[in-house]
Amino acid sequence: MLDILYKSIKHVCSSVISQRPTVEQETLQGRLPNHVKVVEVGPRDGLQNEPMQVETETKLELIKKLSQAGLSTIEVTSFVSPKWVPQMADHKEIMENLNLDDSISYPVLVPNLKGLETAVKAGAKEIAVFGSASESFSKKNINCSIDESLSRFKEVISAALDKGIKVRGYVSCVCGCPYEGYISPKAVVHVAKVLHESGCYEISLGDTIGVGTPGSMAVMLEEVSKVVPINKLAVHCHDTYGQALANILTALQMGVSVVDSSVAGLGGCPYAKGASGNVATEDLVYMLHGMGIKTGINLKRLIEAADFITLALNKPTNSKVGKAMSSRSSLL
Ligand SMILES: CC(C)(COP(=O)([O-])OP(=O)([O-])OC[C@H]1O[C@@H](n2cnc3c(N)ncnc32)[C@H](O)[C@@H]1OP(=O)([O-])[O-])[C@@H](O)C(=O)NCCC(=O)NCCSC(=O)C[C@@](C)(O)CC(=O)[O-]
Repeated sequence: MLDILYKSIKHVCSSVISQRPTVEQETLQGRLPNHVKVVEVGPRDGLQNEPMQVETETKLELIKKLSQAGLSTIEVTSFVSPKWVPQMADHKEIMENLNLDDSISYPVLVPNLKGLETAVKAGAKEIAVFGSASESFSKKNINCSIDESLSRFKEVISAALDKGIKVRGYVSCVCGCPYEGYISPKAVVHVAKVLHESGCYEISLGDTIGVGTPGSMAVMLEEVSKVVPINKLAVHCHDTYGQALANILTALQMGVSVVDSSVAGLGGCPYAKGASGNVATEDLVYMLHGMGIKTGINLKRLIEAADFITLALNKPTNSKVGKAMSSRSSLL
């Protein structure tokens, strides 16, 4: 009985996705991008907060499954101190054993020159530096002030660019901070501007604790897009308050076309207690495809990747779409 119900829900969902857009949808699409680049952060942001050490083999298999699902950018690990984030201590093994595909970018997080050196030796071709719009979060996360971090990042970015390594920049706490609460868009503007001027090709704006709403997201984006072109901005929405998809839609309507997400909605930041995972990649892809926006991602294979990692972690998915469509849903 459950099986029949599950099959008919799946049938309805795929026929809804494949329906031609209505006139209203076409009008809406006029203001939306035709294609969205999805940056999969599951193997890094998704797993960094897991209390039990995840096997390196499991991480590599997850990355392989995400590649097979059509993700073109997969953030695979971080070259941070293993004392600070033990889960990422196998960064070298991850980089060295990746089944590289030339059409896929595999960025890694790097906080300083030491991290850059190790990442490059291990074969990284793209890195991401990560700053914060909140002074307190900067101190907790990377043990230095915002100004100190920005001058450190300038050195890292310059050294990376000299080696032909692409650099992405993150700004955390763009809609609020776990220690300070409200964060002014001006603080976000400052960090985003410096990272962009220092050579980051893209700035990902992180709602680290998922407190943003379409209202605060729009105000913040409006200000940041005055100093960094909107086509150089990405959004990185955690879903703690259930606002992630609404915030992403707001960003898309304002011209953003790069969105970070995490398979099965895994994750959280070790330095932002209580913050849940990123928006689930499955939920994001379902929404985008439903609006006629292309991603190059195969939702069925993505759900297989989500099933694989949730089974390995022995936890349910955080994705609504995953719950509705997963073959594991009838088992949970
Ligand atoms: C930045 C540091 C290293 C400063 O940490 P520190 O303690 O101030 O650094 P230090 O220079 O004094 O070094 C202390 C020790 O760390 C070592 N060390 C130093 N650097 C490295 C390195 N790169 N790789 C490996 N080891 C390193 C260094 O060698 C030394 O080792 P010891 O002599 O004690 O044996 C530390 O605070 C750190 O690693 N922080 C990382 C925190 C982190 O990874 N947070 C999560 C990612 S951010 C995030 O999730 C938000 C985001 C991006 O997703 C967006 C959003 O949602 O908002």
